[in-house]
Amino acid sequence: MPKNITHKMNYDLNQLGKTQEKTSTLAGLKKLVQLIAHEKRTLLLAVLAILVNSTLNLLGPFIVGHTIDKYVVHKDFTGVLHNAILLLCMFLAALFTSYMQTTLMGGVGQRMLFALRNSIFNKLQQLPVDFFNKNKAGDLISRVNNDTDKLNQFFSQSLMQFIGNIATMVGAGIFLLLINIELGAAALSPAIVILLLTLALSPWIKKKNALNLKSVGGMSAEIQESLNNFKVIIAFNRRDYFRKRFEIANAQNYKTAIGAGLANNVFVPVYGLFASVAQLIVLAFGIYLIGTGQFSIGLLVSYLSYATLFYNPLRQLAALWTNFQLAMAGWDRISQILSLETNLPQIVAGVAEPSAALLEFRDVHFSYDESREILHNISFKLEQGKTYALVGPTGGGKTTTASLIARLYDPSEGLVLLNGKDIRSYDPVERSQKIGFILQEPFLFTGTVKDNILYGNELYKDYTNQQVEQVIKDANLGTLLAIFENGLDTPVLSGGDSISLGQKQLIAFMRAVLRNPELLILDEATANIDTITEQLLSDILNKLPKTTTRVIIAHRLNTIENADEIFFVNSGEVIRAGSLNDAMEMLLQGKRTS
Ligand SMILES: Nc1ncnc2c1ncn2[C@@H]1O[C@H](COP(=O)(O)OP(=O)(O)OP(=O)(O)O)[C@@H](O)[C@H]1O
Repeated sequence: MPKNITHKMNYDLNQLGKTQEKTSTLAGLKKLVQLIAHEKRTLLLAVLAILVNSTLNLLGPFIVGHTIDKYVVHKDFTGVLHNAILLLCMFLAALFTSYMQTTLMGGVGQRMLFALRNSIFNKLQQLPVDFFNKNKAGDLISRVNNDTDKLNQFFSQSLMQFIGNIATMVGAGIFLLLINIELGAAALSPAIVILLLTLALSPWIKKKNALNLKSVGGMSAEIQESLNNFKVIIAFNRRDYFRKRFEIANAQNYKTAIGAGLANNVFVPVYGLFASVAQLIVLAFGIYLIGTGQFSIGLLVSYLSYATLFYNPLRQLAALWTNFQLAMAGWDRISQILSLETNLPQIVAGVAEPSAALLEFRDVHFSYDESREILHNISFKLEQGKTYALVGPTGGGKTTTASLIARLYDPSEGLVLLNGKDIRSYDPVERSQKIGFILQEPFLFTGTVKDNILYGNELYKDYTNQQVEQVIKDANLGTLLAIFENGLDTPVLSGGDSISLGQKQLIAFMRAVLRNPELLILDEATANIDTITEQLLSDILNKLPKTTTRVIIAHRLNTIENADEIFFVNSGEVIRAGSLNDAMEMLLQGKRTS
């Protein structure tokens, strides 16, 4: 049989960020615009509004110049009044178009934000445990919240201003060149220097912004870690340690924020300077042209306004460029998540082997990372209806073995078969129905005991309390439910301590048993439960349907007395221990016997 080797996927986002190829500005812009490309109608309307706005702004100076030369010089005040009213109407229309594009693009930005956050969250839901092992929740939260908002700001504020400013600049540039080509060329020459400077410095600006976003993510991760572990921090009086760590993360953020701020604003004064230089050129050259009779005062006034209309947007473009770089840096961090695929895909089902075993490990090797193999060439079979125990020293590989049984990970090499079929060919819903896993640290959601017991249970999800209580009684779980003061309505807080760890394990136990799995794995599921309740659990386990296979991981050997078979798991090997005494002997010796 060919060896079945799974290639590991790198899920460490920070490492991915380092190796990621640099995207060019144009490619980046294309990618960003694709995010809103489906809103063609709104975008078209917004572009139209902004173009009308720019045209109206561009016509203003022309009318002013014309009014001076035609009416002011000849003291025709009716003409001045007419043009003044015309200008007022134009400015009002410009105000309306500007308002329209802001509203339209605000909507586009918010819708994009909504859709993007949904897709990131959906992607996070699809990714395997390995991904969450390698990335800190705080950093992920920062990507979902903070980085997406950078994109929203770009779309709702900057993109249309960008287009409007470019249109105004192009229009003003054309007017400047049309009125007098030499004066126009002189007035525009400082702009070329600025553009070249901007292009040359933009990779540096993007890098500074990316560093800043990364440190915001790092700080968020730091906060999350200390909030998660606040009890340990207080118990061990390690407040200083965490305060220091936070100070370092905060200082890093401060440093990168200053760097980004400098990069983002370095252009602002330069733009101002160049705009003033252009005005000076126009003024000096224009006065000279008036002196030689080639220019009128009205034209010079228009000309100065066009020069302002050209340089003001250019100055704003500096700020918009920054927003764009920020959005690109944010998008890079978001697309790192979106480009990931689960390394646990469903494969096409082969023909099931006729097998007596419910589950089989065949030549399984496994490693969490390249550095160390945790399971070496493991083969065993679990038969239907039997009880198996996994025992062994701490860190021996019991939880890892159980995680592979439940397909939280795939073997690096070898096969896991469920009912004679590659476990990878099962639909996740079907697999999770067949295999119940009570984790070492049960995770509960904020809600009630009932919400938590019925989590992921389609069968009873619409049942009333009474019906659920009956189902619980029928499954011999009534005595466990009685332990909770307010029964099914007892409140549960996910992170807090409204209930004890033992009680959490009981809820996780009821949750798993009610799903009626074919294979039930209990990983240290009774470690925090008193002996009497433990006996209760043991009775319940014995009363499970005859066909249910049980895999029990336990340090306390009395909990596995009734096991049909005991496996000793140590140093990456899984060996049949024979009797309970043999297992005890192996544990005491801390080494394996064959
Ligand atoms: N997510 C992980 N990434 C890298 N190494 C891991 C990870 N989880 C476990 N390991 C390593 O794999 C080995 C086996 O761990 P495992 O949790 O399977 O042991 P165990 O027998 O269940 O221990 P315990 O009795 O303490 O629960 C240990 O050396 C551990 O350090």
